[in-house]
Amino acid sequence: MDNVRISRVALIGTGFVGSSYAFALMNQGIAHELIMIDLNEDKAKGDVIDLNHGKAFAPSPMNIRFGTYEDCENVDLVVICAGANQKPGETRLDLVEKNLKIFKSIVDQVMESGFDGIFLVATNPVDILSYATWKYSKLPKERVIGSGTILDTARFRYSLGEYFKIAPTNVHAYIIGEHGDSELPVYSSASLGTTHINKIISQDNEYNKEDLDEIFVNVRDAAYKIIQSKGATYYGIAMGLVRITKAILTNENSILTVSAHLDGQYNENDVYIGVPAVINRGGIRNIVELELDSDEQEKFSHSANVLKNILAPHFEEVKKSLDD
Ligand SMILES: NC(=O)C1=CN([C@@H]2O[C@H](COP(=O)(O)OP(=O)(O)OC[C@H]3O[C@@H](n4cnc5c(N)ncnc54)[C@H](O)[C@@H]3O)[C@@H](O)[C@H]2O)C=CC1
Ligand SMILES: CC(=O)C(=O)O
Repeated sequence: MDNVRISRVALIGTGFVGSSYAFALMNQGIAHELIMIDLNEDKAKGDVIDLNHGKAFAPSPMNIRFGTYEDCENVDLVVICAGANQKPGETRLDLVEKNLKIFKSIVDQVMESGFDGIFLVATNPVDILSYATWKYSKLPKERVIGSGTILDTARFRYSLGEYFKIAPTNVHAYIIGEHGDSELPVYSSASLGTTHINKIISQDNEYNKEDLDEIFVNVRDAAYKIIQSKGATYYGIAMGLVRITKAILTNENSILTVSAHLDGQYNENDVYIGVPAVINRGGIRNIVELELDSDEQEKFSHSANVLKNILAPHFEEVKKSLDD
């Protein structure tokens, strides 16, 4: 008797990011079914055919098909990558008006299907749209997750790994805050294996704080460079979204930096923002509270305020929390 739980994912938005996610998901053999939905039906249908042609070489069978919002009723996870992306010179926050409108229509249609699973949001500005998805869907906050700073953290771990000549898998360091210009690195708890990075810097002349500052700036501004050179970024975020998908569908209890709703944690309230959180089959099990130093705490609060000021004109509750 096969008692394997069937896992179904619906992907909304099969552009650069969405189709890269589908490809990475198929290659990692994590889900049993992937339903692809897009306003541009031809694009989604073409992707389904193309992906299916690679199935003979996939590690395990995944049913991939075109779908509509009605198909969201029985899925475990809805991943949203739909909406406008940045043009060269635009910030993520510049996309807010356009993508909020698109999200109202998408989330309403998903909820009308009877969906009762987990949302994973990638569209930018991801912290704002995760908050909007939570409000529009009325699902518990644990079941609305934004990709947050998972990509920034991956870029950071890769760059630190190159600098210290250590595999990124052994670099333990987070980027937190807005997925955007006000994000910050958390050096106070960063380590290579179990050795604190600040200790390495103070003991080894080969490494210094100025280089670390430069590494962070390059991480923060990486998307601008990539967009300038090839128009969009998609492989890194696709891997990050699949990582979160795996943590959810296989009930991992893994710590990943995602956009989560803060409620009294880190001295901030009523905002979705990038923080480390334990992810499992229920979504966000809990947020991991970091012991930030005073400089990090100040930068984190600033980042939360940047997001709240963008949210406030659209969401009454946030407006009130700013007035208090
Ligand atoms: N969170 C992160 O770390 C990252 C987020 N992004 C964001 O992901 C989003 C998607 O980027 P790309 O894939 O490059 O854009 P894209 O333009 O290639 O794809 C967007 C897709 O959304 C579809 N779409 C638009 N409105 C829709 C609607 N109402 N219903 C269903 N589908 C709709 C379009 O037809 C298109 O296929 C952007 O907001 C981008 O900024 C991109 C990279 C990293
Ligand atoms: C586009 C974007 O958000 C990124 O690559 O970080």
